[in-house]
Amino acid sequence: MFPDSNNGYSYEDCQATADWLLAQAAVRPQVAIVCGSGMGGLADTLKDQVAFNYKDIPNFPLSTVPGHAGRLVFGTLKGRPCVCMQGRFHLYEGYPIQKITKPMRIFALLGVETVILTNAAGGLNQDFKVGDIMIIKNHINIAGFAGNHPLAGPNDDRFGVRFPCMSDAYDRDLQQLALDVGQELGYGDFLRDGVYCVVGGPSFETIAECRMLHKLGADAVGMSTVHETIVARHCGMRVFALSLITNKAVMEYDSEEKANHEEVLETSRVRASQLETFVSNLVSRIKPSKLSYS
Ligand SMILES: O=P(O)(O)O[C@@H]1C[C@H](O)[C@@H](CO)O1
Ligand code: HPA
Repeated sequence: MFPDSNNGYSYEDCQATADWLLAQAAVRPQVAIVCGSGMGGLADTLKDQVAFNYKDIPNFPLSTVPGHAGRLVFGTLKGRPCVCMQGRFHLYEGYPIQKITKPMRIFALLGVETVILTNAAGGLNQDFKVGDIMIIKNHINIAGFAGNHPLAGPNDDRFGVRFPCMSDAYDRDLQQLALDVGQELGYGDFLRDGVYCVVGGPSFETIAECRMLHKLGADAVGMSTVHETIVARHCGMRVFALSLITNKAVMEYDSEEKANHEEVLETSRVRASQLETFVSNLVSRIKPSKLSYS
């Protein structure tokens, strides 16, 4: 029924890659961080780094997008053992959906408890400004409605259940903690929360599509994160995710504005150091045990 859906993504395949990494790196990460477009500088803030190019990791995909370096970095962030993806994979790169999410399963097998996902996104909410940081409180998985879903195919119960619940996809305690951390840092003026909608890309959305997504309840639109969240939750990790609003989605037919990747990377560059401070302070406040916070 699902002829090729387990090729290279089985439990044993993920375990083999995890074992390889565990043999190379002394750090045993509790937190995994995925860097969005232009946000790879987050990985550079890790101390005592051991880094691997994706091309050297057995059965790991390769990054093909500008602003996604393609390195897996182990190290500590404010003393907390972490692993950081300096570059993620997107559906539009042509990878099967199971491949772009495979790192989440590898992280679970490394012992990671919490995943922090970051992304660049277009702002649909008219109150949002370029440069805002949106804490993701929920998502809309349009492709998933049509069956393009990272958990389609045979289910391996060693990862998780066949029908995982997604009403608690984004950990509420971590959202509150992030709000507190943001306020303490004085980021309140550009800290928001909202709903992220994933689209396939790589073309940016039409004006009609942006209007539709906004009407459906999305505050921001992007091309990643949701698939990773679903797989991370399926295998029992907590998820915190944020969008950097790198551009305003074009919603008016007489607008001359055009979404483009250069603007995305430029906004990421401008907010880079604040994002790094935000994420590292957040990580420092996540206690190793699954249930407690400082
Ligand atoms: O990896 P993220 O979601 O940050 O990347 C976004 C979506 C596209 O890959 C790219 C468009 O500029 O940025
Ligand atoms: O406007 C956007 N649309 C989709 N993905 C994006 N990633 C950054 N900005 C956007």
